[in-house]
Amino acid sequence: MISAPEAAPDFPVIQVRKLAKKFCTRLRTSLWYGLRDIVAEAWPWSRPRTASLREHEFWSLQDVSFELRRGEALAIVGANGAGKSTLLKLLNGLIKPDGGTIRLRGQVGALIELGVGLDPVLSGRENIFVRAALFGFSRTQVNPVFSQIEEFAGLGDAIDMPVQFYSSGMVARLAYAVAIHLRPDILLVDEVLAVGDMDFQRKCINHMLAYLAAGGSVVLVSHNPYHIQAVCQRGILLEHGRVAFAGSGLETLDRYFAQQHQLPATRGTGPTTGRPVVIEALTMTGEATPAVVAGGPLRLRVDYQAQQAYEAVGWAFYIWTNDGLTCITGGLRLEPVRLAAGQHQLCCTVPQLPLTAGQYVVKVAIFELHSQQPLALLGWEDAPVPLQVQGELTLEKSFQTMLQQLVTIPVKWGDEQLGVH
Ligand SMILES: Nc1ncnc2c1ncn2[C@@H]1O[C@H](COP(=O)(O)OP(=O)(O)OP(=O)(O)O)[C@@H](O)[C@H]1O
Repeated sequence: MISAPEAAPDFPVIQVRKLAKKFCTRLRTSLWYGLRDIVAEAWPWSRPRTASLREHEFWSLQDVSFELRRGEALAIVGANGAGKSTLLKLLNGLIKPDGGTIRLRGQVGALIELGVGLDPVLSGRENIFVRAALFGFSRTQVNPVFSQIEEFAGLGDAIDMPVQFYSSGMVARLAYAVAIHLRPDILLVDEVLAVGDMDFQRKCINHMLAYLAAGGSVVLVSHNPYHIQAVCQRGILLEHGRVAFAGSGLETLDRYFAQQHQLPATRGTGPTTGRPVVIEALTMTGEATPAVVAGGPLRLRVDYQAQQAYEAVGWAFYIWTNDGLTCITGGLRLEPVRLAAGQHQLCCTVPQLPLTAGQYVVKVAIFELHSQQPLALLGWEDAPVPLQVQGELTLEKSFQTMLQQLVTIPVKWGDEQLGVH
């Protein structure tokens, strides 16, 4: 790397105040408005163009404010079309705001639109020197770090091939490697990692963690909860161009998943209808505090309403990754339980929750033991319940996060028989 940004006093490197951007849905009208705006701007006494919408215009971003300091990473999450890329383009100066202000301190490295800033006719090698020159680095300055850039990109012989023949993953590799070696104080990353393979994604996440520790700042747009969880302490959720939530990275993910699953971001959910037994709520708490702590106890309580009694039921809970794609662990009770008619509860405790700090979701099933038929389900046909596991970010934990480890298994170190510790 040419050099990591120097750690500096604790002042915001990004200050965004009441940022607004509007777009036009019609290309011709948009060009016409653009022309009128340029002319209007030339007249010092003309009215500012920003306050209202003209025909066919809409707000892509409105009233967006936040700050970011050195060593901090901010996740920008939100549904498709929420305004995330627009925000990054405004931060990078690719487009002009229609309202509000942006103050940036330091050099910005941006990976926004794949391939932007790379010349397709030139080889990867030539592009590295051209990009570096644009950032004010001479050939002699780049030469000593060229091998690092080449190694990070991991393109092999393709480094001498024209960039137009690169796959999207190869373009991402080259763009990321060049951007991070040009000494940015602020790194803007928009979904670039999504096109990279797993090896590259892991490399980038590890790089971002080291870069943050060295005082750099990251703004990350991603739909990948693990990337956000691993890198971002802070987050904002955009909804129709407005900040719907701002908080820690995990809280923001919680809100985002709640929004995506359309359920309230609390522990509890609506009933499963159309079944003889209805799960009315699932509550999860630790013993000392309402928060569930990594390695600590987890108490689950299922409130159900049964139309009739059942003599032998089983029940199970399952903890999934927060994208709802992979089941991590759970508990299955196969000894018969009597389910009384009316409103009652099923409870259990996990004495030591083996999950690391992070965001998960929980699904529950109550089923008839004899027929194995489900009597009530929660989180399968409807939205699963979010579970936030908290934990101290000790050196060991942060290393675990870096590895994106989800589960901690109890280990007895050493071999007693051999007397090795
Ligand atoms: N140049 C443009 N002209 C007109 N509309 C635009 C332009 N760029 C973005 N938009 C619109 O602004 C809104 C926000 O788009 P943006 O690309 O910022 O969303 P996003 O949150 O990044 O979405 P995604 O998750 O799909 O990448 C969308 O309605 C989009 O159609």
